[in-house]
Amino acid sequence: MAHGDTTGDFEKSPGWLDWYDGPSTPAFTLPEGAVDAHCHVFGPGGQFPYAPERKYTPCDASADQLFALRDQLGFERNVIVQATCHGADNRALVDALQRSNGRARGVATVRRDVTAEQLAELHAAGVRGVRFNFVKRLVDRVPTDSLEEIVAKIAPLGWHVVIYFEAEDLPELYGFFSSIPTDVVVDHMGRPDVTKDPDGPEFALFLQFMRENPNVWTKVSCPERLSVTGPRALDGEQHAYTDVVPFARRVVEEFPGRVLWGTDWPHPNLKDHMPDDGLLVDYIPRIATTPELQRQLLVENPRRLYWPESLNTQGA
Ligand SMILES: O=C(O)c1cc(C(=O)O)oc(=O)c1
Repeated sequence: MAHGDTTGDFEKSPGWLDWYDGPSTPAFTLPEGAVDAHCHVFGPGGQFPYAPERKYTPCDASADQLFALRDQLGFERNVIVQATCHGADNRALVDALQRSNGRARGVATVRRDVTAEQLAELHAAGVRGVRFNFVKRLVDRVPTDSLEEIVAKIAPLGWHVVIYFEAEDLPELYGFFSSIPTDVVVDHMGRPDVTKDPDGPEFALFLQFMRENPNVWTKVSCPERLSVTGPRALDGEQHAYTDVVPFARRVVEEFPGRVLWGTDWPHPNLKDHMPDDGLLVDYIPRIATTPELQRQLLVENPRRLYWPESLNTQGA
């Protein structure tokens, strides 16, 4: 559905697909306290301008719209991840965190010259991690050189590192990623090529990476991005993205205490369709097949990373 061609003074990238208005109410009832652990806010561009170095200009997707989606789908909380279209300008993210009444925490993008004072401000707003993007179409240069410097600054705050990369780049980056001393969260299972065998060497390397590095977690998210044969989460489809299921299910079953799930709303850069987020939620029980796995994936694991203080008090 179109949300207008302009966002503030910005014109959307050609062919941009807007997020899906009016998602269905999921058939799957989320466990109480469920966290959507990967979603974004875009602008609004008129208030929070997109970064000059961005690789795409999205449609606006405001904090209020995100919170409405949260309530409609049945999540209690969000983890909002800084999108590359905002570069290292975290103002839209911080604004959303501050208006969430404690129901959102964040992952920011910072530059190597970030000061302790700036980090303290981000922490007070609810930021608990920094994101590094190694997907070449999204950044001018991969952040290998700045990562170590930034990690030294954020580690004392107890923050973790989120990395986004593609499966074909893991062999080259394996040693570097293994050297990160903090917790590490890999976006979207390191983007496996799901036309390949889930038992084949490419995905085996990712599983080995998680096995050898007990500080590494992953988001078993974005089937809509990884899927090649679908079917798409549209028009009531209850078995969407069947080709991604064996990959995600494998990870959930081997590493039940180190997996997270998120909608990825508003789904930047999708090219051929925009999913109904209610049907995306209905995908969850196909990859986390028992109530216990679902509770770990959706409640316990995100709380351990983003609201650890809530685990110290009984029943919080
Ligand atoms: O694959 C993508 O295009 C994409 C982009 C971004 C971003 O621009 O931050 O975030 C994501 O999680 C996925």
